[in-house]
Amino acid sequence: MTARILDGKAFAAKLRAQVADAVVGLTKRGRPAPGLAVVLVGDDAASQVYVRNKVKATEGAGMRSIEHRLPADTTQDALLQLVASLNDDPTVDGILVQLPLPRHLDSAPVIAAISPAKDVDGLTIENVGRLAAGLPGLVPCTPLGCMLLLDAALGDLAGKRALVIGRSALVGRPIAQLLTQANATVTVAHSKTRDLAGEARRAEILVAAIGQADFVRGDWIAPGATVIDVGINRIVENGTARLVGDVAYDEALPVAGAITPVPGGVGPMTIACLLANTVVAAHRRHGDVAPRWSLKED
Ligand SMILES: Nc1nc(=O)c2c([nH]1)NC[C@@H]1CN(c3ccc(C(=O)N[C@@H](CCC(=O)O)C(=O)O)cc3)C=[N+]21
Repeated sequence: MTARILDGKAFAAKLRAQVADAVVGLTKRGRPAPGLAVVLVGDDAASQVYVRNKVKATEGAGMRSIEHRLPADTTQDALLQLVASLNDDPTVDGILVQLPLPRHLDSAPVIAAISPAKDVDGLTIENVGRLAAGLPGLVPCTPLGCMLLLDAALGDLAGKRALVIGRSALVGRPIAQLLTQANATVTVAHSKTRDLAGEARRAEILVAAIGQADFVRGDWIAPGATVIDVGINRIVENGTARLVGDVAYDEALPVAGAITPVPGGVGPMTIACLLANTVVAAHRRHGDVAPRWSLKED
């Protein structure tokens, strides 16, 4: 047996097409094209690449991209002022502050300053609380992308045993919330978990969000399990750099039922979900009913 490869690039293209349709729908009703503001502080090379990809995808979906590149020595006050001005800007529907920030800046107050209605990363306390309470809000992009992939791969998740490895605020925790909401039976594992391999072997759905290359081995995976690899790790092998996930992909492939590759899995979905969240935020701001996304075969 060999796993079905969940082609995140193709699924992301499908989602971006749905987003573009929704943008057309908005403009037909006389609404402005949704605007996404991305704030990048400093000159981290990897962040530059993400931001460039985001800008391209945003414009490709018929939306407006607003880019703010600030020098590495930007002050906390200047950043807070920029966020305040984006909150007040009626042409801005979504605000993303690229993380991590340079070390001299404190991200918590910056995130707290983002208007929850424009918080397309779903990181404000308001949106975190809404997700925990099962209320409508804005959901972090990577978790949303994982759920859309799982929905496309498996359909109904009710009663399925899911293991999430990792409990970060941006990924692990919100994925666990969403899986719980979808009626899966959810376990959250982390660095203190005993017998992680044993936990993994029981899982019909395995979400790896650890941040360590090839951490999950092939013999940890239950035959036929659906594996979502959230990790994006840059490794250097024989002098050449490449991206690998948190799952030992070649080992997992003959065991799993379905698996996301890295690159080309969750990463492209994250960016497509950022656009999707911006369109949802725009609909709500205008009092329109927000679209629902589905990547299931029709
Ligand atoms: N506030 C905030 N929200 C984020 O969502 C956020 C962030 N800050 N800071 C940085 C990380 C990283 N991130 C990625 C998104 C897509 C790819 C992606 O599409 N990767 C491609 C590979 C790209 C390449 O080749 O370098 C792939 O997996 O196929 C990667 C990384 C979002 N992040």
